[in-house]
Amino acid sequence: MSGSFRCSISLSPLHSNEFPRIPVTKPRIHVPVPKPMTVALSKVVSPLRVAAPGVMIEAAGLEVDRVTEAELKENGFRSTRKTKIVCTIGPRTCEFEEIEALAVGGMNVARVNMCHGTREWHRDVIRRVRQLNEEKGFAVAVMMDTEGSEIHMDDLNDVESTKAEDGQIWTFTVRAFDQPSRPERTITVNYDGFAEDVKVGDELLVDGGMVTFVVIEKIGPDVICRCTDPGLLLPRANLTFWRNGSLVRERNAMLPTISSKDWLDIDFGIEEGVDFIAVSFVKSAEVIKTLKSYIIDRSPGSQIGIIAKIESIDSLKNLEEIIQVSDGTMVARGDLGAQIPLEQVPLVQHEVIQLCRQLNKPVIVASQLLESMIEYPIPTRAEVADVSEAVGQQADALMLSSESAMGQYPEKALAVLRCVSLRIEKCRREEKHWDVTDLRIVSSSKLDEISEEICNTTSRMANKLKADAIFVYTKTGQTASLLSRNRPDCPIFAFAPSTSIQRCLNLKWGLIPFRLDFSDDMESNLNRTFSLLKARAMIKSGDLIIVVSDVMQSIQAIKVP
Ligand SMILES: Nc1ncnc2c1ncn2[C@@H]1O[C@H](COP(=O)(O)OP(=O)(O)O)[C@@H](O)[C@H]1O
Ligand SMILES: C=C(OP(=O)(O)O)C(=O)O
Ligand SMILES: [K+]
Ligand SMILES: [Mg+2]
Repeated sequence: MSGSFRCSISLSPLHSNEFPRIPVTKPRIHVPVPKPMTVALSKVVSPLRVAAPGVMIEAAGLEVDRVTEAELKENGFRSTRKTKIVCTIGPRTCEFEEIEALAVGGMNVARVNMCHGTREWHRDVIRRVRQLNEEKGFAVAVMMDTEGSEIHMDDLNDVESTKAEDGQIWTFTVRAFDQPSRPERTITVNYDGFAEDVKVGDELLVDGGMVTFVVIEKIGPDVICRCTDPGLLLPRANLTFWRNGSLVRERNAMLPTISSKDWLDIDFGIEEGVDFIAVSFVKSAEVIKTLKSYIIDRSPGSQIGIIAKIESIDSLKNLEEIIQVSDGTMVARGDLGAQIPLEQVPLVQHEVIQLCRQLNKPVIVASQLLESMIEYPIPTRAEVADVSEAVGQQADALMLSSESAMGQYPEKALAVLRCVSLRIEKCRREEKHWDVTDLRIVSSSKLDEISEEICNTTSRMANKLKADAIFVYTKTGQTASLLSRNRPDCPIFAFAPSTSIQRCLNLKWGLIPFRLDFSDDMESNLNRTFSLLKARAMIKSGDLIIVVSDVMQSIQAIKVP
């Protein structure tokens, strides 16, 4: 567990003058944030570069995300960032140059949320990410997040927001209206059965309590409510009913996790070749299994990873089975906080992170990490502490939602995540939290168990010998994942034969994924990798490398010749 951090959270003052000072009118702290990746991409010179600047070098046979390469050179091997970053792409960041700015700032995964926007809009975004990868040498993975079928408000007929005042009477209804005929203070709800379980006296929470109403009357399809906590109603905000302090969820429990619209979105995602599908409001392991076999049928050999979003109260009962069958998990604190008491959210976060580590699955911590940065150029102290906690817990990845989708400072928010990650990771290394905790055995065969033990030993060896890097040659990504799970001090260079595995590995803690064709002859693989990496100034003679592969069950400790 993160324990206490003795180091102070002082961020590098290096670039402080490049960031705005606290405006006197806003009671915010000034956290100096380093400027976005200072290494200009054009300066990432490789002697092997054969293509025009800005183009990934394929002739060399070794492909790595150019920003990772730059970070590696700038921060040094051991201090390179281990925590990955997912950015939600929205109206503020959907143009090619805006996505590029996020990629330059260290985005590892771009997320599109099918709750919002049209399929055409998402298609354009996904294609821009792909184009960026191809033309400019990034390895940004794409995650498609399903809408799910929980109860939410409609899109307010394109109004940005609407204010509910204390004591006002509002109607929530399943009737749909065209804009001109929409009665005042009337909200359309997406699900026909939503009113069935509601009783007079129930509380209606919008977005987990941003606005609260009490039900005063039910008339056919209309639920009439009085506002008790005023606030802004935002498009597609989720709705939950509470009675005597408990969630009313009979109806929700009957809604399918994957709606018919979600299935169409999933088909779209498969067609567009997304790397991950994040499934909203997962309740049990069954739905993940069903989706996985559906994808295998639709697209045999597909590498699409399924991420289970932990955000429904029902998922908590089945946590271990859900994590076990998924390819990763997201602690989706936004909706989770609307379904369980807020004070339990950090406990669930901690539990999910621990379980994912035990079960060898990547975990993303999501929602409200830097919420104030939607409006302000600097985070609050509490937000910095929250990010530090997630990094200290060694989550694989952190996620930006509104901060990058529609906030005013997406690149600065990204810079804060990067900078806090680096600082807290350094702390943990200095504190020597070497993992003596017994990780469970996750392998199902003796052969796999041997690989697993090799990975555990490799990580221990790398820490003890203060190795500069671990190299892993991995055909499926499994061995790389088992190494990442150990959270070693040095980076793990993972060489994989396909760009899709390379992108999938980009979500995992401490992995630096390369695309490389390799053979079963480890000696020739190594010689080739050493010369390619040396030529790009990514390693030098004398560096200590611990090498493993899923081809050969051995560990080698090698000084780079
Ligand atoms: N494709 C999109 N089109 C329009 N707005 C979007 C889009 N994606 C995200 N947004 C905006 O960014 C906000 C944050 O995104 P996200 O966290 O993914 O959604 P939500 O707030 O619904 O959980 C959304 O509430 C919405 O206002
Ligand atoms: C990440 C989440 O899901 P979404 O943004 O899709 O609601 C969340 O609820 O925290
Ligand atoms: K969603
Ligand atoms: Mg959610």
